[in-house]
Amino acid sequence: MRSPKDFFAPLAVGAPQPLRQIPVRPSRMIHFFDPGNEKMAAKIPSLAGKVDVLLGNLEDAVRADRKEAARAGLVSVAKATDFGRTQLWTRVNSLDSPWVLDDLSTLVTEVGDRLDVIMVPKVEGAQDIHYVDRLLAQLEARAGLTKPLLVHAILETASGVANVEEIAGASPRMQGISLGPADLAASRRMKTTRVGGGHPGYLVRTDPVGEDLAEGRTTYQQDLWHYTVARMVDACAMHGILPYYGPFGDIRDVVACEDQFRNAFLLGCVGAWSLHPVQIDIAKKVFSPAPEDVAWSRRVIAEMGDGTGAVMIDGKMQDDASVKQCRVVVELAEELAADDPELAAAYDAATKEIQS
Ligand SMILES: CC(C)(COP(=O)(O)OP(=O)(O)OC[C@H]1O[C@@H](n2cnc3c(N)ncnc32)[C@H](O)[C@@H]1OP(=O)(O)O)[C@@H](O)C(=O)NCCC(=O)NCCSC(=O)C[C@H](O)C(=O)O
Ligand SMILES: [Mg+2]
Repeated sequence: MRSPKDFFAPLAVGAPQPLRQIPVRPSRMIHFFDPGNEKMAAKIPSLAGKVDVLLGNLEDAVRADRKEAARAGLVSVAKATDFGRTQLWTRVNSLDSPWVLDDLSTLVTEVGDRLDVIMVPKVEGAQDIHYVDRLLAQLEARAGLTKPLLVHAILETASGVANVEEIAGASPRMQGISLGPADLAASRRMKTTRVGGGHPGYLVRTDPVGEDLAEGRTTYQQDLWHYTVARMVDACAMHGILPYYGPFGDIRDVVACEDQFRNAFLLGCVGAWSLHPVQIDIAKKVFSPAPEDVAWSRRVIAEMGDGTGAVMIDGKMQDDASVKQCRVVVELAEELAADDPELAAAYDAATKEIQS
């Protein structure tokens, strides 16, 4: 572990100065595309400016014999596209794979100035982040980059979960962490076969009502990911970085996707992955605070004055702790609205309505 005194020192001569705070930019949906798939790549110019993050995926879901094509495709897309307000991220191959060294050296050298964040899969502990951190510093120095690349870890191994706090704090490059439920399920030897989402067999049942143990007992499906998401959120909050839910693989089931995303939002996540265009608007809706919640939060903040003491609003007690929650909602809403006039208008309309 680096001494706290050296934590913000560049790790290579000529590398850019590490950031002291993660830039606040909307990242409600991290939209995955395979840059070697011509049909998908052709859609990128029309998505740029409309989604918060476009991520050129080089890892799982890209066939082994298409890895080089995906990497080259991402270089072309990065050079040719005007991304506007949209961030460009990539997910490189895992650190034990034969491709990752070329992924990092090619991307940083050729399009390092276009990339914002590098997502690293299957992170097991701080040592994986330290390796990427030093290598990126060397590559940035050689490429003459002036802005440091940020790193995002996927939480998808049992050791990664056990070490999540040290991963979150491993480097000033750490931008955030996403849950990778499919690899995590395999790593934990869970008996699911899905990419995220729930499972009908993971449930609780009400007590028996009579002699017949099968009769009249309601079951409630439980969230398989609650523990991991909550732990990831705490680790990220502790280190001032951002937590995300990952993929929801049942593309057709837009209803359950919205539920899974909302659980993550309510627990503290700022976004989720979209794997298909149909999931983009779901993430945008879920990870933007609802206008009525923003209006209510503004009202609580206004009525609480300096934020101390206790007041009753519509029969509900408000105090220092509830006003802090309201500030979280309003700050996020205002950050998002600054980039989105439609959202800003919806927030203002709801605020006027609650005031009338
Ligand atoms: C899931 C898909 C394979 C589905 O693709 P397809 O069968 O082509 O779907 P559609 O026919 O409905 O597509 C309609 C059109 O939209 C384009 N399309 C599809 N997906 C995307 C996309 N992501 N971005 C841009 N455009 C997209 C299609 O080309 C069609 O175009 P057209 O014919 O011109 O109308 C596919 O969506 C897909 O591959 N998605 C990404 C999958 C992915 O990235 N997976 C990896 C992330 S999840 C993961 O890794 C697990 C995680 O790590 C963990 O461990 O949990
Ligand atoms: Mg994975």
